[in-house]
Amino acid sequence: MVDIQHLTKHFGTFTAVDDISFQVKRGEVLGFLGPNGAGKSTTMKMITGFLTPSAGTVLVAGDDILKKPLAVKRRIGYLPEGAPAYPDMTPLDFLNFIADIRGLKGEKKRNRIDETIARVNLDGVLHQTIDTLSKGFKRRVGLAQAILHDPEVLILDEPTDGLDPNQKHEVRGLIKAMAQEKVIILSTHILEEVDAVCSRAVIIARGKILADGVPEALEAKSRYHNAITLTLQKNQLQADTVRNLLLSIATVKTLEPLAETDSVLSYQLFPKDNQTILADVSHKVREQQWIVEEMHAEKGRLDEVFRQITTVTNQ
Ligand SMILES: Nc1ncnc2c1ncn2[C@@H]1O[C@H](COP(=O)(O)OP(=O)(O)OP(=O)(O)O)[C@@H](O)[C@H]1O
Repeated sequence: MVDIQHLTKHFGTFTAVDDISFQVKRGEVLGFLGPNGAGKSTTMKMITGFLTPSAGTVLVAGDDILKKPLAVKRRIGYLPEGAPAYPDMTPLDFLNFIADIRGLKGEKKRNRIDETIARVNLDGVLHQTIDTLSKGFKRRVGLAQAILHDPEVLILDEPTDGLDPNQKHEVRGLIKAMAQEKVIILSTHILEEVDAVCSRAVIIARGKILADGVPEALEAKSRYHNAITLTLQKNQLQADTVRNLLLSIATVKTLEPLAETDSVLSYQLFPKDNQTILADVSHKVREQQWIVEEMHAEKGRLDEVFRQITTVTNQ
């Protein structure tokens, strides 16, 4: 549905987006991750036709944004960074205005406005000017204008930025509810958002794609993938002995103490070659008759992978 090839943007001598290519299918929620200034917004602006690329192509359902801008823009809903809207309009005025621009008329216009208001829960604030709304409601107004014409492709630039945890949860719920029938590309700094809503994550830094995969595959690159946190009751145990016994497990590569106090001994155990070590560690625990307070395996830490990937390029 969305096919990006060799997309590049120069601002003078500075290259903000550097030859990136990727495709997105219907039903996918693609999370665009990257540090500040990575080129996320610039890429989104080129996909939506707000900025002209220096090179490369954007095809949406086979149409080129440069050759058929109106056809492409009809298929796209766009929430720009900060969700700008006209502050002196009410949400209802604003949605009527957007509906007119989108060419909706008569009953269809009324139905789409009603459905959108219900979907993003704007009922309570329809007649209040937008500048008097809370951030959460302003964001909902932004989302409402993006989905008003029921587009097949949604481009959302930091849709949950600046929202409180409840509002974030709500907006993520909305995105998930729309995900099946659309292509959604969203940008975020928030790594938990990727786990919460995205079926795929693209990590971008300095205008280049550094990783592209399902969140689980990215987490698997973490050194915490399949690592185990083990916390034992101290009782009569000696820390040195416990450490040596844990390191004697054939599949355990290294160990990092998390806490060695009068009441607990707690360790992070890292596997050899990313293998699963839970069974071997459990076996050792039973054999030694240790009393376990906590034992769990990790999927991997996206934040660590993100830091690792994005800092390598900064060097
Ligand atoms: N119109 C412009 N003129 C000059 N430089 C620009 C322009 N727009 C963006 N840039 C630069 O391009 C780079 C990428 O910016 P962009 O806004 O795409 O990053 P981003 O990944 O969206 O960052 P953030 O997460 O902070 O929003 C930045 O260094 C920015 O300063």
